[in-house]
Amino acid sequence: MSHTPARALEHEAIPGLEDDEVASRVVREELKLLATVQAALGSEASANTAALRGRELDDARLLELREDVAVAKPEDLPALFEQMHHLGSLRAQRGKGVVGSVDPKNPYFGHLRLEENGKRRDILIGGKSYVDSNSGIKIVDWRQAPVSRIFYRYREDDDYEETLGGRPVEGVVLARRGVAISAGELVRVSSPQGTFVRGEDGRWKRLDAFTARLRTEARDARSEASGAKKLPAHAAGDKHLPAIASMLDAAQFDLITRPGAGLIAIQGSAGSGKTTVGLHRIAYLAFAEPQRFRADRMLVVVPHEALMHFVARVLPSLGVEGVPISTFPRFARRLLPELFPKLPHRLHDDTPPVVVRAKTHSAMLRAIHAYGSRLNDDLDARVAKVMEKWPMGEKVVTAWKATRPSAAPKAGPGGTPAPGTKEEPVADQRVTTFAQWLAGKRSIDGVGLASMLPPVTRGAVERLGQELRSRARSVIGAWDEILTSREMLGEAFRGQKDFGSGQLDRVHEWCVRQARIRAEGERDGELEAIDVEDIPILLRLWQVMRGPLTAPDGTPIRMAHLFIDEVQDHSPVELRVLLDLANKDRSITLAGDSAQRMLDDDDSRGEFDWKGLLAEIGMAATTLEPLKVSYRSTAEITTFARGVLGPFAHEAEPITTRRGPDVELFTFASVGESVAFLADALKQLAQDEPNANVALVARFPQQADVIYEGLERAEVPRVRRVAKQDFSWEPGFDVTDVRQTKGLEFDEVILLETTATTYPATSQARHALYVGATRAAHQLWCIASDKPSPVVTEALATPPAT
Ligand SMILES: Nc1ncnc2c1ncn2[C@@H]1O[C@H](COP(=O)(O)OP(=O)(O)OP(=O)(O)O)[C@@H](O)[C@H]1O
Repeated sequence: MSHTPARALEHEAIPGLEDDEVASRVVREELKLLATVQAALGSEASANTAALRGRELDDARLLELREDVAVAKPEDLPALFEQMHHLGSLRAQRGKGVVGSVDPKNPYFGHLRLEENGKRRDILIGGKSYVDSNSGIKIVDWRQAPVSRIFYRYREDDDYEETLGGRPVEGVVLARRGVAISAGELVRVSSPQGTFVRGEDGRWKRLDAFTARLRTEARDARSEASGAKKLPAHAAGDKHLPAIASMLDAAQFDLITRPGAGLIAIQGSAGSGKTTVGLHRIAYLAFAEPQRFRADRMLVVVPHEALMHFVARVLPSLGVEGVPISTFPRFARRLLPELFPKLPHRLHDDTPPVVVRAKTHSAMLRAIHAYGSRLNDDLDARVAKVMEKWPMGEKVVTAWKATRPSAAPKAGPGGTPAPGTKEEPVADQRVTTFAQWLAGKRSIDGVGLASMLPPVTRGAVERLGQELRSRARSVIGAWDEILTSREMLGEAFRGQKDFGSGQLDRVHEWCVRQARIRAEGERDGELEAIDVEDIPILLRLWQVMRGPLTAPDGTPIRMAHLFIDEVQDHSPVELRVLLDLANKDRSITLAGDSAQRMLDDDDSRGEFDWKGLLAEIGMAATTLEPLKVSYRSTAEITTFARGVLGPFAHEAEPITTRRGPDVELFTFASVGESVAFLADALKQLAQDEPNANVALVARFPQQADVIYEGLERAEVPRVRRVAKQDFSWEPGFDVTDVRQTKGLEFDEVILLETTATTYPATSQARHALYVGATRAAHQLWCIASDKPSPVVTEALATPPAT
């Protein structure tokens, strides 16, 4: 690293800024300051070497002394202790001069020039503290040093009053700048006078003002640009979907007005109006056939609570009141206590990821359906066995078999018809028919009523009836049996490339242990609990063995219409449970986007595909042409998002309706630096546009925590940490993680920590980044406190389609 002496910079022209006096002054001052710091750190580094060498010698001598003490005579001890004490304080003294771990290549990211009582002083803000009184340099740690508060809380020219180290101080902020130093070179200065960056060729330039500034867009301007009518007045300043019936395009209208019966699947890239279409379809059906599509006989299922509240406000604005809206977990947990009163209420919070993957895998749905078919076979075998001893038995067996018309099954997907569908009736219904005969409520042709059987046979048949009944109804028993049988699991997962036998062993082990704890009540302090992923499995088993789910008041749930949004995030088991809530007309709307499927990094399940899913769940659907117009986001954001997906991009390039500011990437050398930059930008926005509501979206919640704490310290007004989709939609800044934002939209989005480590070029990271980026309607920033993700830099290199 070569340093330019500070004095040499005094009058030097700054290449590229020759005609910009203000910029030259600011950049020159910062270059000079950096040169001074580097010179000090350089000489300090050699002093450090000497100090460290001295410490090593002290340490060796101290060790020797300790050994001497161990064998010394009592009268020699005081002198030895004295020497040890002396050496100890010498050593501590040497330590004080050590630079510590300030990185000379990136020593600080902020610069404050303060004036207190007529005296000026420069304070630098960095990741580590460093003080050198000879050269007057002071670097303070952004997280701890009280003085860093001034950097985060005040702006240039502000008067400040703070209590620092217990004493009140007051003064004026003469200069307040953010700087980026990369590999020892100053590459950017942000100041109230402008943002100046150094290009690869060493020349500086002033950035256009807006690129480093967040701007909101008047929402009405958006629809004007798309050539559509203005948004209705009630939508202005409101983050909720407006009633856009007057703007729907032909493809959307066609989907909305399809005949009520049958399942339709709406596909389309992010922001193409899938949710809008699904909700308008509900409104259309309610209007077209009010008797059949009564509000309380329809159900909307969305991925999380924020979207629930959002839909709850949109539907009434479309003229439909009272449609139940839920998430899968919310819906399922309401039913559970009635259906399974003995099931533990506690949910595990430490379910191993491999178990989560297995329980949400399509193979689990196969396992359940295979169980249902086998149960029917077993019941057949039992009835045949008991009846073979009895002369009229054959007729009973024939009658019993007729309760299962698919004894020679029509091959469904995967060769097995799913129990609960027309081909395979549920076991409990068959047993009920049998029980009715036993109870004398119906007769079997050629056999008559069961009361006509000889007493011995009747006893055997009654015992059989009880046995069949308990087997056909024991859903919890079936659930245990499937998950604790290594053989059944192996059979269901056979041929699954994304699931090895070692992984299956781990799943089996966990399930056996949990079943044991449930049987024993407690084991080694562990209490009985179920995995949240067990809930859909139990509900699907119920449907397969016992028929329709029942509401808490005991009535079977049979919906006239179902709208399931963000289908790609439901497991096949969950989806199948939901689909079987529909009545025989199966009037269902599914909406989803394969590019928005969120998987964990270690989940190698591969890409979501509609055809595969519909085959897996054993339903035929009308899949229509994907929606092609990207209404939510500007051309700049849409192009960037498409670039982010790379090889996973949608086949058709979305059509965009308007332009906006460029997507920007800001790179910093530390989190502290990025927080300082963000705090400035957000404070400015809060001042310019008090109604702005910006989402700051990290990939992982822990990253959101760090940034949130930094922004709070910096006293950014109305900054909120949203961890449970509890968006308030109030003006302010919501710091959150990408999972919370599914299906939502914000005018401005700042993607946090878009670094190479957080977003490597994997499919999981690409999908997560796509979801985050497409939440933005108007402006999108990417912030990286380290090497930026190649996914981002490559996507930025693509110019937007005009
Ligand atoms: N025909 C249209 N004209 C104008 N704006 C529209 C139209 N259709 C939808 N929009 C707007 O586009 C935005 C995105 O719509 P919506 O949320 O329904 O999309 P989506 O496909 O469900 O998105 P995601 O996949 O991200 O959940 C909304 O602001 C909506 O009001």
